[in-house]
Amino acid sequence: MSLTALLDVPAPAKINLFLHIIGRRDDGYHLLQSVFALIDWADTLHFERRSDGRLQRHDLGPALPADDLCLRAARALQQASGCSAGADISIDKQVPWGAGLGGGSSDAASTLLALNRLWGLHWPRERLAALAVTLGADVPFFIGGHNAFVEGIGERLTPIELPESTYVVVKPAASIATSKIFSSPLLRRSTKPSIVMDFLAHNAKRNEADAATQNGSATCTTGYGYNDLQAAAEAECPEVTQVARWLETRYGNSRMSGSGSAVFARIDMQQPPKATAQQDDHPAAWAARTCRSLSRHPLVDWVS
Ligand SMILES: C[C@](O)(CO)[C@H](O)COP(=O)(O)OP(=O)(O)OC[C@H]1O[C@@H](n2ccc(N)nc2=O)[C@H](O)[C@@H]1O
Ligand SMILES: Nc1ncnc2c1ncn2[C@@H]1O[C@H](COP(=O)(O)OP(=O)(O)OP(=O)(O)O)[C@@H](O)[C@H]1O
Repeated sequence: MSLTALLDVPAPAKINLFLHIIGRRDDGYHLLQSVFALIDWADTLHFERRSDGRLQRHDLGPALPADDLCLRAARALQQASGCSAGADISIDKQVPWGAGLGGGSSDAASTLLALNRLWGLHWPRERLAALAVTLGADVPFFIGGHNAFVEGIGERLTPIELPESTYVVVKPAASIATSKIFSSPLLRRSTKPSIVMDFLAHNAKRNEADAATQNGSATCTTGYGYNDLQAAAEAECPEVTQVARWLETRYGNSRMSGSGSAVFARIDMQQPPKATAQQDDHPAAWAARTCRSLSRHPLVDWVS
């Protein structure tokens, strides 16, 4: 049987619509409750099969760390499967890192999904997800393929449907290391656990409100819950506060994603922003982008 020798795959980013810390494991990892939503800001990864077993990365954009998450994912899959093939991996990096947008985690997940196909391994989703969590807490979500209510350290996923939304996502110049925020004394670590039904009921109310107003101009300003990492991130990185204020002035709402430094606002396409400032009225070093929500990961059907 001949195998595909070349593959191009997307690796979309996520935002955390809310992020609660409800406890801590003995190994120091925090127990979360969050809703992860896929957005259409994505890297593109190209894979070419090699028969000599070597794994070689080529950066098409900014240089990645020597031992980046793609190579770590590829190596982990090669070792766990005993596969003798290798790959040339080229990365067109578009999603900023150190942003809380899960870009590196998504690259790792797309690498596992692509090499599973390129190497003809036929691993099922559950087996890939078990390997994924060894690479990072966010990686299993991208293997899962659906927007999700997320628990545990990030590996317990309940797929949910989210309304179609548009977000402005802004990453300031500064990046944030996730581990620094999780070790901050300012971290809120004891939010009361909620259940997925609370979030779904909130969303249902929002949809009713949207449908009830003419031209759908009701706006969900604050959304559900909080990001328990935001106060610690703002103390660490004042630019997070600046971005949040900039978004609130224009769109009436803002929330940090993950451990920052990116902040997003949900925008109502029917209603013009509150301020008339041009969208590019921000420091040139900020990366700002209007993003659409994705209902599914583009590679969701690649595994069963
Ligand atoms: C904050 C989130 O972005 C939410 O989406 C993620 O939970 C972070 O996931 P990630 O970047 O894949 O994180 P990892 O690479 O696994 O962990 C980085 C560091 O963050 C801390 N960490 C991460 C996830 C978690 N649930 N508890 C933690 O305490 C740990 O100190 C860990 O050493
Ligand atoms: N392929 C990659 N793309 C981006 N960052 C990578 C990659 N491989 C390793 N990294 C390292 O991992 C760190 C975290 O990257 P990533 O983009 O996942 O973080 P993030 O945007 O903070 O998202 P999150 O914390 O939600 O996972 C970066 O600071 C970078 O040094």
